[in-house]
Amino acid sequence: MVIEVHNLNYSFGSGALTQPVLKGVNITIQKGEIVLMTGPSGSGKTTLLTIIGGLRQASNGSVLILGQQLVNSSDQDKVKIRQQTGYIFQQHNLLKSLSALQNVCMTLEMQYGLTEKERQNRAERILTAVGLGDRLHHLPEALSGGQRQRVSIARALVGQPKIILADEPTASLDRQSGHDAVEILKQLAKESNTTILLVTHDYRILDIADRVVELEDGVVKAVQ
Ligand SMILES: Nc1ncnc2c1ncn2[C@@H]1O[C@H](COP(=O)(O)OP(=O)(O)OP(=O)(O)O)[C@@H](O)[C@H]1O
Repeated sequence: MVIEVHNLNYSFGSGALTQPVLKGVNITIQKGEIVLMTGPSGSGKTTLLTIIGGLRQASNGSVLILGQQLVNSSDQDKVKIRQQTGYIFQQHNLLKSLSALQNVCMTLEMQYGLTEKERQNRAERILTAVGLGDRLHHLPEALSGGQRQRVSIARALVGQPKIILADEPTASLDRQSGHDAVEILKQLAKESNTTILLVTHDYRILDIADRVVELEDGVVKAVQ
């Protein structure tokens, strides 16, 4: 299993203001599986995603990611998981002053001992794979919303992560661009056997999933 969460509880606040959000969450996801998570607004989807991605500390239950226990883990353990994870957010979070190619290359500067030429080649290859081979040197503002989100997909994939965590990646896109973007993501993830956990309200993309789950009342329920 790539992701194994057992009996995870998580609350915000303390004392009288404690707000329990996750109430005994269980979810297991296999290598190469694409799981979509839906659920009402405020049900804790983003909170769960950030715990699984080593971006938020859980102190209760068990969160095994790639065999690494993240509950009460050290910062170093969380960094190890982050290095093997690609993140895609609702807002693409691209740097405005950098080209598509430079935005994707940046991820590799932080993670690998590659030469600049190697970084560029890898980034070019992945941008071409997402259909942006002719937009390498465009700034984000010169790209459409769908193209920007494809740059962020390329950025998430370029480091060859074992896991992709995506939070509402199609929320700012029209139907066709949203579907195209996640279809490309699925295709590239399947080629490299990458596991995807994707949070969405967008029922139009449920068909890309191997499995759909719902987070409701603080627990995960199977949908199909
Ligand atoms: N940093 C925080 N401090 C306090 N409460 C928070 C914090 N982040 C989230 N919450 C609360 O926790 C609950 C779950 O939030 P979360 O963002 O995980 O939900 P979500 O299911 O992703 O919602 P949405 O679908 O609207 O994005 C909400 O009630 C929210 O107000």
